[in-house]
Amino acid sequence: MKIYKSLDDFPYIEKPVVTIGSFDGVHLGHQKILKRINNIARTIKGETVLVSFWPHPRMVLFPESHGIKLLYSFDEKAALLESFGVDHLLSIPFTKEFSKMESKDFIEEILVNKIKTKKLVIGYDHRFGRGREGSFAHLDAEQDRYNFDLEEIPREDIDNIGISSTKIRKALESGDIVKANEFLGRPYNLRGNVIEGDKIGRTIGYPTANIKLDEPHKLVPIDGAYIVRVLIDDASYAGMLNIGMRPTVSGERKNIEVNILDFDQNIYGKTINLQLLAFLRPEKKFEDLTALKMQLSKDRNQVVDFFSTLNKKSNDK
Ligand SMILES: Cc1cc2nc3c(=O)[nH]c(=O)nc-3n(C[C@H](O)[C@H](O)[C@H](O)COP(=O)(O)O)c2cc1C
Ligand SMILES: Nc1ncnc2c1ncn2[C@@H]1O[C@H](COP(=O)(O)OP(=O)(O)O)[C@@H](O)[C@H]1O
Repeated sequence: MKIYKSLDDFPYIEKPVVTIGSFDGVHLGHQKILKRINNIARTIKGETVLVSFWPHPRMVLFPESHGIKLLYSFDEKAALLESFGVDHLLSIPFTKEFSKMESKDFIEEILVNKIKTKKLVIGYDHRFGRGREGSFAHLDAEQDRYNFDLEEIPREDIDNIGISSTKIRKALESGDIVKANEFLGRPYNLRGNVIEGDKIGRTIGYPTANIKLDEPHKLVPIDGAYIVRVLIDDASYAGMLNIGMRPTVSGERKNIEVNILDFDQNIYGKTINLQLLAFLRPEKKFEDLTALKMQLSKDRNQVVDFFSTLNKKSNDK
C-alpha cells in the first residue's frame, strides 16, 4: 500500500476505485466496504483508494472537548487497511481551513480532478464537506456531470450488523472487551514503550512492565485488570494487565502495566503490544501489599485457565 500525506503527492492512477472516511477501528462494518472496493477493483482491473483525513476531524474541530479517543494510531490503521487490500491511502491533512471546503468543491477538486475517480463506494450515511453538508444525494446528482460510477452501501447492510466505532468505544469504556473484539474482528490492542516505574512490582514477586502509549489520543479502556496476550519482538506470552491509579501503592497517575507470565527479561525501552482478551475485575484498594499479592495470585490462576482453555479449543479444531 502506498501512503500519501498530501494531495500534491497523489499520482495518476488509471482506474481508481475509491471510498472515503476515517475508518477508525477498521471494524467489521468498514471491512464490508473494503471488500466491496476490492471486488470492484478486481473486476475492472483497477486499484483501491481510501481517502481519509488526519488528524481525525473531530480532534481539529472540537479540540476543547479534549478531542476524540482513537481506536488506532495512524500507523496501526494504515497497517490494517493494507491487510484489507487498500492499494493507496490518501490521508489529507485536516485543518480548520480544509473543513470549510464546500462539498461540491470537494467532489470537483479532489474526487474528480485530482483522483480521477472511476468508481466511488460510500455508506448510505456518509457525510463530507463543510458542516457535513455533502451526502450520497449530492454525489448522485453530480454523477453524470463528472462521469464516475457511484455505489451506495445501503442502510440495511450497515444497520443490520449494528457496528460502529462509537459502539466499540462505549464497549471499551465499560469493560466489555469481548463485545469490542467481536465488532473489531480482532483483539483491541495497546502498544507502547516499556518505561521505568516505582520498582515495587518485583518486590512482591510480580514485576510489571509499565507502558507509555505510542498514540497519545488512544482510547484506554476502563480501569481494571485484564487478560492479555503480550507481543514482544516476534514472541507471544500470556499476561495480566492493570489499568488504573494503583490505589494500594500510590494513586497519583493512571498507569498501564503488565505482568508477563513465565518471563524474566529486562525489556525497558522495548516496544510491546498488548492484545486485550478479557476483563478480569475492577481495580481495588487493598489493605496492604500482602493482600494485593494474594489477589494477584488469583488473577494469575485465571489467566492460566483462560489460556489453557483457549489452547484446548484451538487444538480441537
Ligand atoms: C494484573 C494486575 C492487577 C492489579 N490490580 C491492582 C489493584 O486492584 N489495586 C492496586 O492498587 N494495584 C493493582 N495492581 C498494581 C500494583 O499495585 C503495583 O503497582 C504494581 O504491581 C507494581 O508497580 P511498579 O511496576 O511501578 O513497580 C495490579 C497489577 C497487576 C499486574
Ligand atoms: N515477568 C515480567 N513481567 C513484566 N516485566 C518483567 C518481567 N520480568 C522482568 N521484567 C522486567 O522488570 C521490569 C518491571 O519490574 P518492576 O519492579 O515492576 O519495575 P518498574 O516499576 O520499573 O516497572 C519490566 O519493565 C521488565 O523490564
